[in-house]
Amino acid sequence: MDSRTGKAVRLGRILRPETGRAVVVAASHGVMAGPPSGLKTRNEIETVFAQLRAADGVMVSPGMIPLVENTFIGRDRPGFVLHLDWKNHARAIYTPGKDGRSEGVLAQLAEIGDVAACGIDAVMTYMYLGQKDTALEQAEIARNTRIVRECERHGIAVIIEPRSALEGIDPDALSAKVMSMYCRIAADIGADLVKALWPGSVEDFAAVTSTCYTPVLLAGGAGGEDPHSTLQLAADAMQAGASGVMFGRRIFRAQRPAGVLRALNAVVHEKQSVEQALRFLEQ
Ligand SMILES: O=C(CO)COP(=O)(O)O
Repeated sequence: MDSRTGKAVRLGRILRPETGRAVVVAASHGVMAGPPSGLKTRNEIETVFAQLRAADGVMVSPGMIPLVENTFIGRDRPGFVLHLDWKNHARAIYTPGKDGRSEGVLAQLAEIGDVAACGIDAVMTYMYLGQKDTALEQAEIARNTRIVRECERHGIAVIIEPRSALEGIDPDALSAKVMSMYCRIAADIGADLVKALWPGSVEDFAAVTSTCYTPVLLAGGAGGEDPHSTLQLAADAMQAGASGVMFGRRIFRAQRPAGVLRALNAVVHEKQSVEQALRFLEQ
């Protein structure tokens, strides 16, 4: 039995075979930052998740699984993505300005064998690079490599999001040069998908996607109040050669997540313009 088949089956539940693209919803923010606005209560979680049927994937934390498992059971359901690691991001929230950055201290939240048994299609892991302490950087490479090799054995897909430990400190942390290097490292370690932050322009993101042979999904960042800017960001990412988006707050904080999702599908899969897609927000 070849576990590559398992990986192809699972990856095919996320990247739509017809387009090779994906719109994934990230909903696991609580594990890093506490209750996220839009998903604070059980009621909010249930209300938002009931609107995510049209997503190609939805990312949750391990503890959320019993609460939302129905999202993933049945035909034509979103791919099941697990946020595999905690990172020391909460410090950045409760001590803003006091060296409150997430310099890449991470802990793995589940074993890959258990992930496979749970029916999960893909795991997402951060990969922090650029720490002053080279032991931390080395540990991050070793941790991500271990996850990728274990997922290969179990036929689970892996999404790596490379991040700079110098975000917010070094203005170059999100530059095309640094992002291209980090995304390519993620691909060369063996990620199936790379999730990347927006480096600031279509041109810079094109430099990232064109040098990363693994499909790149754009991460969203804060937002959600203005669906037009969400659609424009997705359109810019597609123009730059992305294979889709992996947005969280821009979807679950929206007034009607289902409408934003439908409109994002129009931009990402149907190549519709932002103006054309805007009509889906009303439907
Ligand atoms: O995947 C994500 C967080 O892990 C993306 O979330 P945001 O779009 O809210 O930044």
